[in-house]
Amino acid sequence: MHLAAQAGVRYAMENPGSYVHSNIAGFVNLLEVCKSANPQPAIVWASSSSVYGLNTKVPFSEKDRTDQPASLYAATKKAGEEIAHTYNHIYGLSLTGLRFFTVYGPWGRPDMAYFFFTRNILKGKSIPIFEAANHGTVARDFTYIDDIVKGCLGALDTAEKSTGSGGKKRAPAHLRVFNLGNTSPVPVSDLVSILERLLKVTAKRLVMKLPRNGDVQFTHANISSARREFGYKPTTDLQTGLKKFVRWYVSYYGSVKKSDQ
Ligand SMILES: O=C(O)[C@H]1O[C@H](OP(=O)(O)OP(=O)(O)OC[C@H]2O[C@@H](n3ccc(=O)[nH]c3=O)[C@H](O)[C@@H]2O)[C@H](O)[C@@H](O)[C@H]1O
Repeated sequence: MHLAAQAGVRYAMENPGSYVHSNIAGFVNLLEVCKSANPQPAIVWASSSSVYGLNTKVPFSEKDRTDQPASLYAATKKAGEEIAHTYNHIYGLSLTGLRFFTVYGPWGRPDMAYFFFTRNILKGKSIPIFEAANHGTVARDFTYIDDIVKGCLGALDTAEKSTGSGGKKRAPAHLRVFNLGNTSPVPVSDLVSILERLLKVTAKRLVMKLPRNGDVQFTHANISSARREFGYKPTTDLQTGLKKFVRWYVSYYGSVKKSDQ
């Protein structure tokens, strides 16, 4: 299971090299080691919903086009999918890419909106909420970590063995890609309302135009492929998942003051 990456859509504008280093060069390094291993492992790795980019057909299906990435992050994840194809084709490596949809929950990434919104609401700081042109809603198919873990296990359990040995392909091997989302997009402003209720604090909302830095307006996963292949079925709605996140956040940081750290 390969989950290491430079994640984050907006940070790619600040540090593009780190995306190339981790998501392309790092992935190739890993595949080079795997292709020569004996036996070769089967690999399940993290792609991203961001590969759908400017695709407007919803919900996003694995068959939809992914040739219009809106950020360098998305472009490096899409590159990873093409690189996976090459190593599968030449060396017989079994490869499964999982397109994660805005994963959240306890022990999550502090750079993600739900996480720093929580921190800023508790500190009384304002939070920037993006909206699209003509006051258009920005929404995400937020997916709870426990559902993602179940999806990862399903992908691992159903991955067929790699077929190569000694760096040579012996037979065709698995090459798969699955959406792992929640299938119910929620507007970012609703996410903030849920946090306000859970934290019992009114947020200082700063509504601003969606910056032109790689964000897309909307994500929505079609998960029928993962459901068919390994019974993937998310069960946590945003309200329930954020409740668990907030409980963790408060117990981890202890107090508002400590959350400054
Ligand atoms: O599914 C993915 O493939 C990606 O999911 C995640 O990207 P995003 O969906 O962009 O999550 P995140 O930054 O939490 O912003 C959430 C929402 O808040 C909005 N947002 C964000 C920041 C802000 O200041 N204001 C705001 O409204 C913003 O417009 C957005 O609508 C992962 O970070 C990424 O690594 C990748 O895995």
